[in-house]
This record gives sequence, C-alpha cells and structure tokens, in this order.
Amino acid sequence: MNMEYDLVVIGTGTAAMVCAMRVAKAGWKVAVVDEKPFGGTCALRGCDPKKMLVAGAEAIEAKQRMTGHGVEGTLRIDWSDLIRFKRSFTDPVPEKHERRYEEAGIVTLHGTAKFTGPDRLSVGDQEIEYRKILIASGARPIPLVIPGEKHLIDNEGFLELPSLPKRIVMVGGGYIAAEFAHIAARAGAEVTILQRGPRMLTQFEPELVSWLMDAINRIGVRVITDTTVDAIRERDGEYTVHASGKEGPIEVAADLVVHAAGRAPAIERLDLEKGGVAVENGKLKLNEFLQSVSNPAVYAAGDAASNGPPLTPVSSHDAKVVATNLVEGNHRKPDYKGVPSVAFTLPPIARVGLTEADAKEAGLKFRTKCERTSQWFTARRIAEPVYGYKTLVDEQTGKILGAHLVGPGADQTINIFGLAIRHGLTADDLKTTMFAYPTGASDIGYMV
Ligand SMILES: Cc1cc2nc3c(=O)[nH]c(=O)nc-3n(C[C@H](O)[C@H](O)[C@H](O)COP(=O)(O)OP(=O)(O)OC[C@H]3O[C@@H](n4cnc5c(N)ncnc54)[C@H](O)[C@@H]3O)c2cc1C
Ligand SMILES: NC(=O)c1ccc[n+]([C@@H]2O[C@H](COP(=O)([O-])OP(=O)(O)OC[C@H]3O[C@@H](n4cnc5c(N)ncnc54)[C@H](O)[C@@H]3O)[C@@H](O)[C@H]2O)c1
Repeated sequence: MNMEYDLVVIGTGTAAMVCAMRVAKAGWKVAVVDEKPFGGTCALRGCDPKKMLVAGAEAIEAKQRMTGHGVEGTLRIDWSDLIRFKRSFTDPVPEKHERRYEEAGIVTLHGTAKFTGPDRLSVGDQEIEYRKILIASGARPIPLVIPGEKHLIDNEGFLELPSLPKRIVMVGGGYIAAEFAHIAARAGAEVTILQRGPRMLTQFEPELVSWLMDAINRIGVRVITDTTVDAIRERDGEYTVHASGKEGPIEVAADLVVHAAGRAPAIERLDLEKGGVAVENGKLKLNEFLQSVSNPAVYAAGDAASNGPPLTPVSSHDAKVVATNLVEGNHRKPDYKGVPSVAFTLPPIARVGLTEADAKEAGLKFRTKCERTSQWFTARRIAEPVYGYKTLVDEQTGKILGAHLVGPGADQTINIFGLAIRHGLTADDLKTTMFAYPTGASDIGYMV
C-alpha cells in the first residue's frame, strides 16, 4: 500500500527531530524514518555518551592533578560500570524519542530509506509518496580503502565496548582521536595516535594545540604525526597497524584499532539518482535555502547537508532554516557566524570564529593577543599547567573576530565569545562586562 505524506524525514537525529516537530506543528502530515534505533548520533553514538565517559576520566584527572596538593589515595575507572552509567542515559533515548514523535502526531517508520523516484521512496517493502523530503541522514566514517579495514571499530563500537583492551591505536588525530584517547588513557589503556596531518587537531590554533600536547604527553598517549595508516593485519585476535611515516614504514601492535580518520555525509545508500538529487564530490548540491538544486522537493540539514561544520548546534540551526522554508516558502538562509566548537580533552580546547590564518587570508586588519597563562588563578587553583588563549579583534571596529582557548573552563567560556561574535560585540563590551569572580569567564577582560 502506498502512503502519502507532506514531509518525510530521513533520519531521527538532531536535524530530523527539530525540523519534523516544527513542520508537524504547522499542520503538515509528517513521517520520520530511521534504520537504527531512534535518536541519532549525538544522543546515542556521539556527544552525549562520549561526555558521560569523559565524566569518569575527569574524576581520575582531577585526582592526579591534585595529588601532592592535599589530595591522596588511589582512584581507578571500572570500565564496565562506566559503560553502564552511560547506558543509564542512552538506553531510554529511542523509546523517549518515538513517544515524542507519536505525541506530536508524526508517523514513525523503521528501515532503510531509498529514493525510488523524484516524489517517492521505499522503506523496506513500503512505498511512500511525499510532497517534500528532508535528508537528515547524518555522516558516516569515511572509507579508508586499505587492507584490513574491516578490523576497525568506529565511534559506535568504542562507546559500547564491554571491556577496555590494553593497547589501542587511533587511526587519525582529530576530534575523535583526541577525545577517545583521553578517556581510554585515563581508564588505563596504552594509546597510540597515528595522524596523517603534521599535528593533532588541525582545526584548532597551532599554539594552543602545542600547549595541549603537554597534557596528552602527561598521560602517556603516544602521538605519531605525518603518518598515514595503510593496512591493518589480524593474527589470533591481535592486530598490527602498518603505516607510512616521514622516516619510512612503521608497525604498531594493538588489541583494538579505532577509526578516527574523519566522517562524510551518509548519502551514498539513498539511491539519489532515482530521486533526481544532484551530488558533487560526495556532497549534495544545495542552494542557499538548503534545497536540492535538481529536485525542489528535496531539502537537507545537518551532517548530511555538510553546509556548515558537522556539529550538533549546526544540525539544529539547519533544521530550523529548512522548517521555515518549507512552511513559509524559501526565504531563510543558514548563518554559521560564531559557531563554537570544543574538543573535550582534559583540559578542553575550544574555538569560535576565525583562526589567525583565516583572518590573514581574508585580508582583514586585526590585532592578535596570544599568551600561555598557566600562572593565572583559574589554572593555579586546580594545579593545571595547560591554560592559554588567542584572540583576534578587528582593528577598526573593535569587534571580536575569533577566540581560541585551551585549559580549565574553555568549554564554557568559549560560549561568551560565541555570543560576542554572533551579535557583533566589541572587545570594550567584553572588558566592561562584570563576570562573576573567580570564574573562567572573569579572565575574558584580560584576553582581548
Ligand atoms: C564520536 C562523536 C562525538 C561527537 N561529539 C560532538 C560534540 O561533543 N559536540 C557537537 O556539537 N558535535 C559532536 N559530534 C557531531 C554530532 O554528533 C553531529 O554533528 C550530529 O549528531 C549530526 O546530527 P544529524 O541530525 O545531522 O545526523 P545524525 O544524528 O547522525 O542522524 C542521522 C540518522 O539518519 C539515519 N540514517 C542514515 N541513513 C539512513 C537511511 N538510508 N535510512 C534510514 N535512516 C538513515 C541514521 O541511522 C541516523 O540515526 C560528534 C560526532 C561523533 C561521531
Ligand atoms: N567535540 C566535538 O564537537 C566532536 C567530537 C567528535 C567528532 N566530531 C565531529 O565528527 C567529525 C569527525 O571526527 P574525526 O575525529 O573522525 O575527524 P577529524 O576530521 O577531526 O580528524 C581526522 C584526522 O584523521 C586524519 N587521517 C585521515 N586518514 C588517515 C589515515 N589513513 N591515517 C592517519 N590519519 C588519517 C586526517 O588527517 C585528520 O586530521 C569531526 O569533523 C567533528 O566535526 C565533533
């Protein structure tokens, strides 16, 4: 039997939920479809479960920092208990999300969605007709196309590990490697990061990453840069990771090898040609309203759209843009100004706005302040030697162009810079704001 909807949403992550709810509220007949349990990456396989594990790592890290400063004793992570704690959050998510959709009158479908025509798709053996469709299918780990790729586990596998193997290799040195390495090392694993790039966390300012490396080295994580993994071989449950580095080939023995080498839009299994949906270089071809340039019934949001940075607040923002364009007609465009991003290492590293390299390339006239501030009270209070910042301020207008932080509270303080950038506040506005003292935010006045 054919079913007909005003809007079908592929996915049930952040982008899907935000858009489906808004459009259903406007009286449209909406269905959402997912092949996995409802909830998407952030709630089930990304931000939230990862940060629950970070909570365990934070306890160990705080104890280690404060040892010799009035704190003694031994602490350790019981991995299976920590995973159980994580599940106390993630396990109820799918049912809760399904209930929310049903309460909003949204039809919930399970299975893999594929286009069968420009105005129809299939989910299993059901044929579905739609007036509009939202592709909110997220991202997937990029295929590495190397021998032994099947031995890699991804973020989903790592966040579900029933026990933590001793020797772990991260393939790649970006967000996932940095965050998972901190968690695993604090839980007792020996971690090696093999990074193709010249340094870790290439999206963040080089000076700040170099300071963060002190913390990464302190916990014994081995980082090998300028090195590309080209094969993984398995023998009797043990792995050898083969890589090519500056000094020639290297081999690293491992009990677990984790894919941390980047993610790309999950659109390859949608049979997009049948839907008349144009793709270029692995990305959907969209106009400024997040609508397909080739099939006007099709919109995209979040990681699948890959229009802004692949982060949860961006998925939510895109979804609001699309919902407005669907219900009111195309007029809203996404605006990614001032999107903060944090890698939840210990301590965290954060950025918002332009990097120094971006600002130079754009030919802007700006002043930069950059300083390692391990002696500031915020860091000394907790015996944390890694603390520093870089800020970029427009010379003419005094507006904040970019802010980069590493150290205690960076994950919270960055939001204030995000507010400043998004709403055009100046360095003077920040200097004349009274922040509660002593908090990380009370350092802002000295940073600009
Ligand atoms: C390990 C990890 C940690 C992260 N941490 C953070 C963080 O701390 N902060 C942050 O801002 N961002 C973080 N991110 C990024 C963030 O999770 C994503 O940007 C966000 O979840 C994307 O949401 P989305 O709605 O676009 O897609 P998703 O939430 O990925 O939803 C897509 C859904 O579509 C479904 N689907 C795909 N194809 C089909 C199909 N053909 N048929 C049916 N269903 C389909 C999938 O099963 C999935 O449930 C992290 C990502 C990872 C991997
Ligand atoms: N806290 C957060 O916001 C957060 C956390 C995790 C993931 N994410 C999102 O998920 C995305 C994916 O994360 P990620 O860490 O997988 O990707 P990433 O893009 O951050 O880093 C991937 C790194 O892997 C390297 N690489 C690629 N192939 C390699 C190979 N064969 N050998 C060695 N190195 C290789 C690349 O040079 C790159 O530096 C991120 O872009 C991010 O937006 C966000």
